[in-house]
Amino acid sequence: MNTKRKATMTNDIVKQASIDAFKKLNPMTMAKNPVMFVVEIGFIVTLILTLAPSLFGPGEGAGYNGIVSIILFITILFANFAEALAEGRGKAQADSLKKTKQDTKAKLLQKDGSYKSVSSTDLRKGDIVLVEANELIPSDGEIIEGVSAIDESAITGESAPVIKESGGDFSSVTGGTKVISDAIKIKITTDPGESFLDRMIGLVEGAKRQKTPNEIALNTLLVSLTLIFLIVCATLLPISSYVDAAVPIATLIALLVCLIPTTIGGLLSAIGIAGMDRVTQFNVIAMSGKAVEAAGDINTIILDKTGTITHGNRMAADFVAVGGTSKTELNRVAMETSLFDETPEGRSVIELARKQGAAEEKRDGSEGVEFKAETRMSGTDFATGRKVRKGAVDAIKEYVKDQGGTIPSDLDDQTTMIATEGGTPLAVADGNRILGLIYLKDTVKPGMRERFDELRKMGIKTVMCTGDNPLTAATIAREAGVDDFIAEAKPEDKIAVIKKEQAEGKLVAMTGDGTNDAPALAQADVGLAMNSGTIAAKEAANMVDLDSDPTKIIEVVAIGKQLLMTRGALTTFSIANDIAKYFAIIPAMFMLAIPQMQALNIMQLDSPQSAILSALIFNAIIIPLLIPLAMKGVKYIPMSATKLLNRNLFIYGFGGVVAPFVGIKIIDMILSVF
Ligand SMILES: Nc1ncnc2c1ncn2[C@@H]1O[C@H](COP(=O)(O)OP(=O)(O)OP(=O)(O)O)[C@@H](O)[C@H]1O
Ligand SMILES: [K+]
Ligand SMILES: [Mg+2]
Repeated sequence: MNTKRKATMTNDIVKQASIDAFKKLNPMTMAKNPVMFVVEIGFIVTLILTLAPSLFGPGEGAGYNGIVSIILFITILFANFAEALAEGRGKAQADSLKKTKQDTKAKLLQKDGSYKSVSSTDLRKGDIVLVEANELIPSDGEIIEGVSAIDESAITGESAPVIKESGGDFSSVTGGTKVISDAIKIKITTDPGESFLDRMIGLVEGAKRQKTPNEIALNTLLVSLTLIFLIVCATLLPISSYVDAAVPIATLIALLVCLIPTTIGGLLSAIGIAGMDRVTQFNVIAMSGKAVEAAGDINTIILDKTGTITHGNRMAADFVAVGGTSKTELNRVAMETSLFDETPEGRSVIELARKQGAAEEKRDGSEGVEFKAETRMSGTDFATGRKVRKGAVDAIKEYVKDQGGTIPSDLDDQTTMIATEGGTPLAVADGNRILGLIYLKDTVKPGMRERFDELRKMGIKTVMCTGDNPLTAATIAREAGVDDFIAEAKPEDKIAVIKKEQAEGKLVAMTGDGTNDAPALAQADVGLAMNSGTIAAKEAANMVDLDSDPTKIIEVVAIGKQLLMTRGALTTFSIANDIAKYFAIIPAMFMLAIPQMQALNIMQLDSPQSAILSALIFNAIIIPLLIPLAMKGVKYIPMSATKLLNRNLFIYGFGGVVAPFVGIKIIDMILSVF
């Protein structure tokens, strides 16, 4: 478990929240929360009745009205405090992030090839800067030249440096992190104020917090309930006058506030904010509350293989010649295919070929053919018209056949050998001849199997989706323990898989790191990008894991479920509570005028007035009592959804009915002493 970004409830946060609770009394702010807004209006009316008790005809005295007014005021403060407290934790995290954000000097590349020192705030998209050892990276960007160890602890809290290099899926760098070895050239990818750090600060500060569809739906329900009870209470006035048991206005307001769902109304936004906050504490940045909620309902998770399930530093480990080709020729051509290949795979091929005696030479007029996820090939076109390629075996076979070439008989056997060991075979072709294979090695990250078992227990299906061949995919899938896999997938295939699941009514999460994963990350309901991945992936996703641990999706799912459960549990509790309060107050209201109502005073409360005040006090203090639960969330135990629902309905529904009877009775006993 990750505790690096754990925010604690410091005195400062509590103090600030207490101040903010008063600031939020502003009716303009309160109006956004209709339930509590009704309480505020009730407070104002009872306050007026305290100053002018007989404004609306005879009623209770100023003293009683004053007490009701004070309790209502405290109720609002409690609700505001809950929200402010949840926001305060985010602000504290944002402050620590802001410390990371500092203006630095940057070496900006000029047209004439020289460098000019500028402030990091002057950098724009497309600028190219040079960053050397011990310098801070001035803004987000993509490495276009060089390899370097980078200290990202300012963002991730992880002290071990990470290797970043041009080409491939490990080329993105974040402003505010530090280069600790070598020099790199970076192409800036964001304009000022839009960097990853800026976005993170905005998110944790709650600046961009929008109500989720679920929250809006629940809010509508709460407003409807409030309206119904408003009508009920308003009609009580003429009815009570008719039976000669006129109910004082302050009592009617107290009844109304007890009946409307103030508990959930007061805690609703705190629950949402706290849910996003818990995700942040796991070093995952969620772009919206909606994404966190969606995570709670996920049925299927799609993961890419390289860099997600495996470490992703695919390195050339061996050359295997086929069809009688000499090892020397294969070495030479393998080298030639990678002369312009800036990916880690390409560079590792050059290194291995050089180690085995091949000479590296770039001939005049030759041109590189960049690796693309669509073609799954890379290579070199020489001025003489000769073309050399390396790539996924099926892609190269296709390429050679198109040119009328034949496939060496031992190619498939050798391919199978590499693939069954979990390696990635790349075929090497010179024109229409296949010369042999490059054995790319990669290893599964530790602990994968246990993590996937956990997902299975939650009822979630895992599917590995890779551009690699089916045999390699099968080996890695078996080793990692995923439920299913799809091999030789192009970017559009990854989207198709997600769309298919979504068409079956399932919610799909996708984790990935590559540019080729970006479209799928955007299509998924929850897209979790690795922080180590490319900018495109991070921009398409709605969550970024700063620790680049794909199995973190498990925590995110658990937090999402917890958020949905907490909201459901507290809504159930709140409404059950209100019903119970109804039975405590109604007899008290009519007791004086209609003695027969005494029979309904099942709770044997002291006096009608103390019954009403006890209910109102209970209604207020239940809010702060439930703040810890709202913030921490209801405990999530992996079990079936129906079982979980029944369990929660029992605890919070039954508990919600019983609690007020006990609470009100205790408060009534305390009040009767005075
Ligand atoms: N530099 C390269 N030159 C030629 N072919 C490559 C290169 N890198 C990868 N390939 C081939 O292309 C295939 C697809 O690679 P890519 O990196 O797109 O896979 P991917 O879909 O991202 O895999 P994963 O989903 O496992 O991360 C690889 O399996 C490999 O066969
Ligand atoms: K209430
Ligand atoms: Mg990939």
